[in-house]
Order: sequence, then structure tokens, then C-alpha cells
Amino acid sequence: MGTFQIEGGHRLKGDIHPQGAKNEALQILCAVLLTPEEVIIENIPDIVDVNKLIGILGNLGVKIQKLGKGKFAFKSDDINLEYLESELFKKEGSSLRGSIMIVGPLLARFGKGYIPRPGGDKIGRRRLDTHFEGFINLGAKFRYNKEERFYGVEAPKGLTGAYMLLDQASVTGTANIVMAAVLAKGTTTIYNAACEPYLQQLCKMLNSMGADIKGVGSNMLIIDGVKKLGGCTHRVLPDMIEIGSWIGLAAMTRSEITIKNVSWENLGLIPNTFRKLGITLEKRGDDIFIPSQEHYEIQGYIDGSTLTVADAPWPGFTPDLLSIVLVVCTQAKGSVLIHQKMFESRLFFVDKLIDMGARIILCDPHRATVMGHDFTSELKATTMVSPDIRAGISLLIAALSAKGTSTIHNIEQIDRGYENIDERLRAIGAKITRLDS
Ligand SMILES: CC(=O)N[C@H]1[C@@H](OP(=O)(O)OP(=O)(O)OC[C@H]2O[C@@H](n3ccc(=O)[nH]c3=O)[C@H](O)[C@@H]2O)O[C@H](CO)[C@@H](O)[C@@H]1O
Ligand SMILES: C=C(OP(=O)(O)O)C(=O)O
Repeated sequence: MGTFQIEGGHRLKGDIHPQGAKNEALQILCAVLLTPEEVIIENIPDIVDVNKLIGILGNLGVKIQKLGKGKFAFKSDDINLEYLESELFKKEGSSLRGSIMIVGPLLARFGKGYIPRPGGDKIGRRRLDTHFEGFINLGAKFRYNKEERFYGVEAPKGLTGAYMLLDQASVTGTANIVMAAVLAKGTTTIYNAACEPYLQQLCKMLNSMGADIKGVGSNMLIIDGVKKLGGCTHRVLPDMIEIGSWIGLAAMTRSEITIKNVSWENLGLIPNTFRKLGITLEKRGDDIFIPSQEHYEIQGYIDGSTLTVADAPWPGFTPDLLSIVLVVCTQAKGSVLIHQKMFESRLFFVDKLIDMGARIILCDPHRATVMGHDFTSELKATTMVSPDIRAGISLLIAALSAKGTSTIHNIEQIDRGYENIDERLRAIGAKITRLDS
């Protein structure tokens, strides 16, 4: 178990460059399986989850060439489907959430796709029904081995387009179904589709490979199947969750930070949600400039009632930033209700913040009320274990703002989604050390 030691209470200053988006990269990497031609992807983040998926692609027989930092060429012209039946795949496939998205492309191109129950954050129930109901709608046969927790879909005669109304706007579910439908016979309509920038990017990439997807960016995708797809070059957007994390970091440590090249038009409600907490953000070209602020005050609603920050499928506020919003509120002036609607175990980390002196009432597994200190009382350093990726970064932000030296164990969770985080934070003045496990 890796550990960070953090000496808190220092102001940071400087520029920070966001990495490529983790959740987009996971989709885009799976899409390389849809064509035997070369696909070049730029701005791939060097993070644990993405590297695990690249490893799985390699074991599937995809030829992978590193062309530069974050830039890779992939060629899936000789796929080894036997790997899908191996013990190694059971181990590797279950080690991250994103691996589930190899199923759609494999099913579409080779008539079968298998996956062990995928991993990812333990943040509540994470069912896969939407994915498999979608494949069944396209004509696939489904089987599930309960003992081994192993899923399989097969369609030896190919897939046929269909109309479907998803039971939920699942992000990876929509990506999976889209990747299956692009090579199906006829037209597929996916209503209640997720439409995060990750998915918009995936659809743009697939269209540039020769697919015919309409409605990109909306919750209704209409896909006319094509016989084959060709190669392309695709660039992954900056990671909006990392950008939100750095906004939170700047506010909590009262630091002046510029987040470079953020792709403002793809940030949705993120900047305004932080502004509602009283944080000043300036748009400078495509950068976000956050001045050092001694205080920030949570805005109430027009009628004077208390602000609620809740998650919702895009274009609503992403659930992956709620833990960060919560930690930022512990030093705001005023109160807020944080409502995590999607996941039922994502707020339990507040125990640690309470230990550090934050004023939080966990109302139930989905809701927490935070009463900010307005910097009249500092958080105290402590020892903690990172339970999931976003709780991990939130605890790290809390530790950087706290008085004294904190220790965070299980930093593998943070490394899952943040590239070289200790070095990048040291470059803007953070006192953080990685201890060998
Ligand atoms: C690898 C990847 O891309 N992971 C992201 C992806 O996970 P993932 O695709 O696994 O998450 P889903 O979109 O399927 O849904 C996540 C959870 O929210 C619930 N749900 C979902 C949609 C909805 O309209 N109502 C609802 O309650 C689901 O039951 C599920 O428990 O999307 C999540 C939701 O944005 C993000 O937290 C994850 O970071
Ligand atoms: C929940 C997340 O990731 P995953 O779906 O990979 O567990 C996340 O990125 O916040």
C-alpha cells in the first residue's frame, strides 16, 4: 500500500496542465478494436487504469506503438480471442471499470464479447444491466456465470439495429452499446443515452472512422450501421474532473493557480458550480485563472434558502466532483447540502474530514450538510486511508490545507486517475512525499 506524506498549510502558486481525460481515454482505447486499420490517439494520460487497459489490449493481440508522450498507435488486425477465455483475462479484466467497454466492439466485430465482473471504485452498487440489455436488444445472446461472475454475449450472425430506451443514462453502458451498434445491420436508436463530453468525443471519433452517428451531444443517438470502420487520429480532451480538482485545491489552500488549456466549452456546469461556492474563476483565453482568495462565501438561492449541490447525468453536475465540492465547502463561509444521488457509498469518507475538524453532518448515505469554517479554524493533520479515487484526492486537498503533517495510505486509488500527482503538485509548491510501500 503506497503512502503520501503531506505537510499542509502552504500556499501554492503557478500553472498546472490538466492530463487527458481518464474516462474518455478508456472509451477511446476500446474503440481501437473496431477496425483492423491503424488508430492514433494523442493525450492519453499515464495513469494506472489506462495503462491496465492498454495492457489488456496488448494481450488481445493489438499492436501498440508508443509515438511520444501520451501518443500511441494501435492496430487491431490480428486479435487473439483465446485470451478472453484465459485465467489471466479474468484477473486483468476485473481490475478496472473501463474494461467493460471492450465487450461492445468485440461483439460487433467478432460476434462475441466476454468480461469478468469489472472493478473500479467501490462506491455503491454498479450494475451492468444497461450494457447487456442493450446488446440483447441488438440481437445478442447473453449468459452469466454466477460462480465466476463472468459475463458473455454472442451474436455469430451479427447484430441488427433496434430502438431502445435505456433504463438509465449509463456512461460506460451508452459507450458500449454505441460501439456495438456502429457495425450492426440497419438503424439503432438509443434514447436516454448518456451524453458526457467523453461520449461526444467517442462518437466524433467513430464518425471520423466512417460510422454514421447522429444526435451527438443529445440524449437520443441515431446510428446507421456500416459494414466496416477505418483508422483515424483522435485527441483526448483535458480531464474535466482533474480541472475541478485543481479548482478545489486552489480555493482550499488559498492559492493563485492557473489551469492551462482546459477546453472551456466542454466544462458544462463545473465552473459555475464552483462560482456558487464563492470561488472566483477567470476565463483567460482557454485557461482558468484562480486568484488567491482569503475567503469564499457560498451563495444561497434567490429566496434565501440553502444551496444544494447535487449530481445528475450530463449536462447536470458530474458525480465525480461532488467529493471535491464537499471538501471545499468545509472552509467556505456558509452552509450547503451535498446530495450524491447516484452512488450510495461515496460520502462515507466525511468521517475523516470530521476527525480533521470539519463541520459536517452525514444525514444519510446520499446527503451531507457542510457548515464551513470560513478559515476561522484550520483542519488538523491526521492519518487516513484513501477509500476511492475522488475521496482520495479530496483528502489530499484537505491535507494540503491542514495544519501539520498528514499521511494518506492506499494512494493507488489516487494514482488510478491522476498522473504523476506528487511531482506536479511539488512543482507548484506543495510539500508532498511519496513513501515506498
Ligand atoms: C469509467 C467511467 O467512465 N466511469 C464513470 C462512469 O461510470 P459508469 O458508466 O460505471 O456509471 P453509470 O453511468 O453506469 O452509472 C453510475 C451509477 O449511477 C446510477 N445512475 C446512473 C445514471 C442515472 O441516470 N441514474 C443513476 O442512478 C447507476 O445506477 C449507477 O449505480 O460514469 C459514472 C457516472 O457519471 C462516473 O461516476 C464514473 O467515473
Ligand atoms: C468512479 C470513477 O471511476 P471508475 O468508474 O473507473 O471507478 C471516477 O473516475 O470517479
